Amino acid sequence: METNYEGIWVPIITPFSNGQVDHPALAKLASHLAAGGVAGLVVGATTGEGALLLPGEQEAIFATLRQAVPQLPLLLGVSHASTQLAAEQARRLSALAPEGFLVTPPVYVRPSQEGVRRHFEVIVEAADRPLLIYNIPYRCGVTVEVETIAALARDPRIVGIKECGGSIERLARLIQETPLRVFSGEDHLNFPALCLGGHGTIAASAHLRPELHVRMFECCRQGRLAEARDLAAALRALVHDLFAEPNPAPLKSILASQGWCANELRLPFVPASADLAERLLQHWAQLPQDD
Ligand SMILES: O=C(O)C1=N[C@H](C(=O)O)C[C@H](O)C1
Repeated sequence: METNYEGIWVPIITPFSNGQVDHPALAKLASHLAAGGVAGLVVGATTGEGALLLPGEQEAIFATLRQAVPQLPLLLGVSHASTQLAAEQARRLSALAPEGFLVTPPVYVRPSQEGVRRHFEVIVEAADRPLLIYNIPYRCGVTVEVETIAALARDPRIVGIKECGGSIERLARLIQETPLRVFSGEDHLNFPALCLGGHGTIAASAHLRPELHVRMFECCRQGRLAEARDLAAALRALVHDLFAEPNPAPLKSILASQGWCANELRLPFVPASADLAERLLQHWAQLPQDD
């Protein structure tokens, strides 16, 4: 499969039913996202509750998605405190032939930038497949600095970054100073990131009305900025409230209300509050209707 690392990618949720992965719901949701024009899926990242999956579940989810949406490239999330365990996970998952990996820096242990760089070097060697760096300091406790990213980008297997640093300045530097495909992972910064020349987004919010996100991406690409800005404005309140409580709880509540999955998360995630769930439905009802 020829993979263009660009466009709107979705870090797909993991639907659960009575504690087990709900594979039929997963396949149905993935087909719906594909029909909405998304460019690819990420399996077992933050939104997919990747940190909470049990041994073998990420592989099973991958198999279901490969069968349901064979036309879509799939990235696998990898995240550990230990370089050794992350590399073992990447080596094992590599046998599934994913189009790539989305890898966080080591979580919790807060190493130096040299330690962060060596973590990615060991993992890309083990995976020997395209790798995107997942910079998400508020979840990992460590930032991958731009200089570290530029050094890693010398390896041709390191193809991109999903940036959740929350800074326009950093997004601009990554786009201008590295050869990487730069994806916005901060949903409220997706539009500015695309205006700066970002290559796409990996956005939990694109589960909902994916075609609006795809249209916003295409408008930015084609220089139809007024139209893109209107779409970003229409999505703003919903995107904001999807992160008013820890992702993916708000997202699962709205997906559940539409019948895509049960409103079930794995602890320590808990379902969204009733107030927020109600607000999300109001935002949803105000999205632009289909043409
Ligand atoms: O799972 C992801 O990938 C994303 N995670 C972010 C988070 O919740 O930390 C949000 C982003 O939309 C995608």
